[in-house]
Amino acid sequence: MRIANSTTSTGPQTSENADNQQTAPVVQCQNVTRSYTGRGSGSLLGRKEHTQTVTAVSDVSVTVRERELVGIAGPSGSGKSTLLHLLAALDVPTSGVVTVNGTDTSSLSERALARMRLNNIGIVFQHFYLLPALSARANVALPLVELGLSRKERRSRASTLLEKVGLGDRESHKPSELSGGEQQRVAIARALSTKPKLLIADEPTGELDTETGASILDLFDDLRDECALVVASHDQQTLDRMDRVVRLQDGERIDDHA
Ligand SMILES: Nc1ncnc2c1ncn2[C@@H]1O[C@H](COP(=O)(O)OP(=O)(O)OP(=O)(O)O)[C@@H](O)[C@H]1O
Repeated sequence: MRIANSTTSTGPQTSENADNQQTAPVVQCQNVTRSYTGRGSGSLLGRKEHTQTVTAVSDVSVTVRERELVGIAGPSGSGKSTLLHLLAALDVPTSGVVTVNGTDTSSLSERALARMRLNNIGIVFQHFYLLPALSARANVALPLVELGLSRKERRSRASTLLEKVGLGDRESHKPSELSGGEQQRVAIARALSTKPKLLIADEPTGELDTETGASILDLFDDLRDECALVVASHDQQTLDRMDRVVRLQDGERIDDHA
């Protein structure tokens, strides 16, 4: 994070470069900055107030291509979640351009952004966010209601996905009847239900023991043919399994990507 007391700062405009150039880009950030502007106290006595700008991500460029597994690493507060939200089209940049499947996210209305997420992106949050009253299968099928699939199609796709993540025999279990690793698998199956081109996961192994975490990472490897994957993590075991790692510090990209 960088804090500035005016809203004029942006980093130098550099171009993106040598990330894997073999396959088509799924999501691309070009010189992206995300700042938050709020009120800060301006004097020691706090009598004056002035505008304070926190730059969470500064002039970052990243391209994620089909079949890639990309990690995002950095200390707490370095901008990982902010970058993940930009890549997931949950947020738009203050400056720079994020394109998902070739479309500039800043050019879309909220409604169009939601549709773009539904059509292109699966998101797995650290705390799963499964609906407790619903079975595993109903949780996985939920996004498909918005896609307009029939009940039969929804059930069938959800069952197939639960089978795929190794939970074919747990379909009717509620989240509270599943272990942490099983809940994470349900969350991954749900994120995959819309057949996304990009799967985004925030600390996907953060709440899991080493062995369960490793099985989730095996699953990500198996999904490579279906979608690109971006994972923000502090966990070295997770980062070691990625094709490459984007490293952030104070909102800036510090790995050698030129
Ligand atoms: N909505 C917001 N308003 C103001 N500042 C914010 C906002 N969101 C994030 N920040 C600031 O931006 C910086 C980067 O935050 P971010 O959550 O992206 O970091 P992180 O690397 O994901 O951290 P952690 O590993 O602790 O989750 C932090 O200093 C944070 O306080």
